[in-house]
Amino acid sequence: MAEASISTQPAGPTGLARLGRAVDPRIAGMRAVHRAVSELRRGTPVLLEGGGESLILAAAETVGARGLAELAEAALAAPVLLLSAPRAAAVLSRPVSAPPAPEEVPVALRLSPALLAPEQLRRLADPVAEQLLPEAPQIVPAPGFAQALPPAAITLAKIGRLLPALVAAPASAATTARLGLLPVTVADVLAYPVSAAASLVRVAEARVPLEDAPEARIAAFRAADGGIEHLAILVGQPETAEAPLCRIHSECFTGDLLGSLRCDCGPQLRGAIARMAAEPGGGVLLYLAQEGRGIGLVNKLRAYTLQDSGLDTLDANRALGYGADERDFRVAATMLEALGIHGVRLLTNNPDKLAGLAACGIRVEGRVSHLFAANGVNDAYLETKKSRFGHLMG
Ligand SMILES: Nc1nc2c(ncn2[C@@H]2O[C@H](COP(=O)(O)OP(=O)(O)OP(=O)(O)O)[C@@H](O)[C@H]2O)c(=O)[nH]1
Ligand SMILES: [Zn+2]
Repeated sequence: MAEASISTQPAGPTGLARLGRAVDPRIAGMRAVHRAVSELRRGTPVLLEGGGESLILAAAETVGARGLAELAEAALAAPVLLLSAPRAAAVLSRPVSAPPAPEEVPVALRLSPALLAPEQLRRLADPVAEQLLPEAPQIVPAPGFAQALPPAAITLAKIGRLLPALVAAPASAATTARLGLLPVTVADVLAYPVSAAASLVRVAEARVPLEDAPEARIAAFRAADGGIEHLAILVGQPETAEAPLCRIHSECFTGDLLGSLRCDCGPQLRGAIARMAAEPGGGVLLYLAQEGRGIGLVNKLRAYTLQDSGLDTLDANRALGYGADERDFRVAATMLEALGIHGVRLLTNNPDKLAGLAACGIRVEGRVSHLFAANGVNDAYLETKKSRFGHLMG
């Protein structure tokens, strides 16, 4: 009961102070981000605050007439569309060069009244839904936006696994509060990935005998934001080994569950478990809720459509406005520490996983190659992993 009343309080210490409890500001910040993301996902605007300025934001992919009306009511200036530079360049059919924009600085496009409509916004945000636009929007710089605001807005959309495209306008906190729109700060958005990883708690564990590993257990980890759980599949007794075999496996609904031939995830998942079962020390497979290298299943399906029209897996991510790989392996390090595993031999071909884990203080005592033969469908995908992601092929 107390917890329910806490979670309906606005971000900040007031409500909790009334209950006589100390608030961990990090948890309050995560809650604010999680709520803001949920609002964006259902088409409701939120207020992003930082550097003494405020922006009202709505996700181009989900906003409808009502959200746009709320945004217009709170806006203090004409709304713009914030897009990542690669997506903006594609929308304009020319490179984004004026003003010079480093690749990761979002670009603001002026939105004429005709473009400020849900259907047009979706087309501008989504290269797959893109049709011939009725007019080419003009590029405008984003005067008046504190520098940290546009990148944090894009990060917020990415946390929500939404296309990183947002309608944005300077707004007053008073009006957005009157409209009941949620505030979130730049600092909380930027702290979110670290806070979420650090807050993981082991919430359940059960013995689950597997076809390839009869001695297996699954332990579930949940972050304080209430997001999707990450899982550890423990084969044998890896906790007692000095440096057990370990696989960090990012969720792949299509490959892991359906046996999709587009990638190598299914064979890698089953292969890792079988290999751990054959090891005297067993092993641990971390099954991370990072579908599509962190862009989510919906965006991965969009990326597949783009790949069918000629882009490779890396450029398809970029065309959607995402980075090549949006994953953060801090989650894996926290889980290993919680399991009492401080050193591993990593089953991977991906050098970023080795570096990422080591940077978080886990002793990486070696790499064990985890290659599976191409299947006639995933050949180009595997080749791209080697040539563009630097995957080790031996
Ligand atoms: N965005 C995107 N994600 C993909 C694509 N194909 C597979 N994935 C995702 O990539 C992730 C696969 O990651 P991992 O199995 O950890 O593999 P990896 O980074 O290639 O590294 P190792 O397998 O350890 O060598 C899963 O989340 C898949 O859903 C694709 O074409 N686009
Ligand atoms: Zn896959």
